[in-house]
Amino acid sequence: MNALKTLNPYFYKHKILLLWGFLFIICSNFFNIYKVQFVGKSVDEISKKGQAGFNQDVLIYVGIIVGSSLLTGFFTFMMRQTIIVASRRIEYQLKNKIYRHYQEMSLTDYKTTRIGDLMNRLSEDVVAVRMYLGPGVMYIANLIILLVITSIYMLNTDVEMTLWSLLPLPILSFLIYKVSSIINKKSKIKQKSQSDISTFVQDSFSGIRVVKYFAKEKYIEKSYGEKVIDYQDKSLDLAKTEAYFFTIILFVIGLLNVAILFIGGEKYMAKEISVGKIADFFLYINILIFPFSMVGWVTSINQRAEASMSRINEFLDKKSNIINRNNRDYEIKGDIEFQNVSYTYPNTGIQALKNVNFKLKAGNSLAIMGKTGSGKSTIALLLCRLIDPTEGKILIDGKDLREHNINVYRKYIGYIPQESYLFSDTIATNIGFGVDDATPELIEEFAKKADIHKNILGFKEKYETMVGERGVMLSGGQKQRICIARALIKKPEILIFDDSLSALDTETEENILENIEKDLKNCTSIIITHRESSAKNADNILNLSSLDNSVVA
Ligand SMILES: Nc1ncnc2c1ncn2[C@@H]1O[C@H](COP(=O)(O)OP(=O)(O)OP(=O)(O)O)[C@@H](O)[C@H]1O
Repeated sequence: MNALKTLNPYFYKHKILLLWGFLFIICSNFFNIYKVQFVGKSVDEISKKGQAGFNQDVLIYVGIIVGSSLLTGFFTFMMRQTIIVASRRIEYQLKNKIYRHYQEMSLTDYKTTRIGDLMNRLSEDVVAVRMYLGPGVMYIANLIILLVITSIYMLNTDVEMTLWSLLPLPILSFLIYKVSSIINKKSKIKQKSQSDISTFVQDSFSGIRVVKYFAKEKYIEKSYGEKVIDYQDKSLDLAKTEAYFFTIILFVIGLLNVAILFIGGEKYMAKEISVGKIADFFLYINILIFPFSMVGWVTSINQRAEASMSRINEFLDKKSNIINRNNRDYEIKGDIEFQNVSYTYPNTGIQALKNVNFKLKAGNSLAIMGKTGSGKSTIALLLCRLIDPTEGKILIDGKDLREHNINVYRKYIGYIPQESYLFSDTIATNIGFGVDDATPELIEEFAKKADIHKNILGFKEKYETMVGERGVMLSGGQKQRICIARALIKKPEILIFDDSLSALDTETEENILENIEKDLKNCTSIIITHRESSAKNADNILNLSSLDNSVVA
């Protein structure tokens, strides 16, 4: 239970709600048990007096039974409203904490963690923990309180019958625990089979052009069919085990009822107990059966929650290697200097850069050229401080980039990545993404600069056109130009084009460069490119293919 201890501060934070919850559990159980004795009294009254037994006393008993039942229902509702609500609030806070941690992770952490794993922390693992926080805590507290109250009433009625009735219940809990553990294992296997199907479907639809082009529809259909059969087998296997759950409960109920009938019958014949008291025992046992079954189920839930929480903790304990040590606010001019910068990717051990040196004054431009894999994009990542150099220093305005306030610094950076990524949202939102108060006029101004305005007017919804999965399919060049507008609208002091004109024809490229000439003059620009035409206007050229990447521009 060590990992689950990390949830204690959350419990403490919601202590008032939880305390109310426990109070409601006591009340609901009290009224649930309190009414039972009046059933027995009514039965005794009627069995003794026959028709005449339906007297005023019995009517009062019935009133008490109905009233107690209503109060039990009310307090059970309140119990859920407090404990389950607290568990939902904790789930919400935990999800936010994990998501915030995602945002703080460095790029290399993202590369070493699979997206599927990140998603699982937020969905499956948090749900498993919530099951412990909500139903787990509620059912255990409920059982303990119920057991105490019921035992007092049962012992008051008949000690021997109490012992015989309570004895098999822990065995029931153990059996249910065993079955629940098997159910958990099997549902995990079923879930995995289900996610295999989803991944396969997603993959085959994303690559539908390739599938059709190679005429591989039949092959894909066959593979899909095999996966569905596997899923069906796993689901049936799970369903068979689940069937044991209620079978065991019903079997134990049956056994206990026979035992009460047998022992109670003997005691009745020996005139030691009344029919009403036997009826009470039937009711007590039926009230206790469900919570005892839940103990087994809750134990297996708690084991799952423990495993999930330790996975979440392991992930939350991972500290990003991009640390911000500066919280001051200031302006960035845009002087850049690389001093003997080398970078090795930690996950592959590939040395992407070795001793890179260059100096660029604010307002100047530098074109970076070099063959594929020579480390051009790595320079862009270093400049955005998405990664830190393994050796050497990057100076911005004469100060080590690691000493700058990362949040301030990134406000002054405009980055157009090599792979144009747009969010599944409108074109306007995508262009205005980097600024807080992007007006339609501003968005249009920069769309014009990026030479995409005319294309946007051609779409039915214009700037409100959705892009991405649920929207229009944009060409590579259109996406690149939206990304250019998105970077320019920030009016950055340092602007980095990572091969971001590659999907454009030379005429469009020239148009854009002409449109943004003034913007480029106002900032330090770095143009990563394979084309001589894009590099020719830059003040300096750095060629990474030449001797050990060591060039001073
Ligand atoms: N995330 C990563 N993890 C591990 N190795 C990487 C990663 N990204 C790049 N590399 C490696 O680092 C080297 C430099 O890559 P980089 O993307 O900087 O080259 P590039 O010059 O921009 O290439 P291109 O012109 O093809 O875009 C390559 O050998 C590449 O395999």
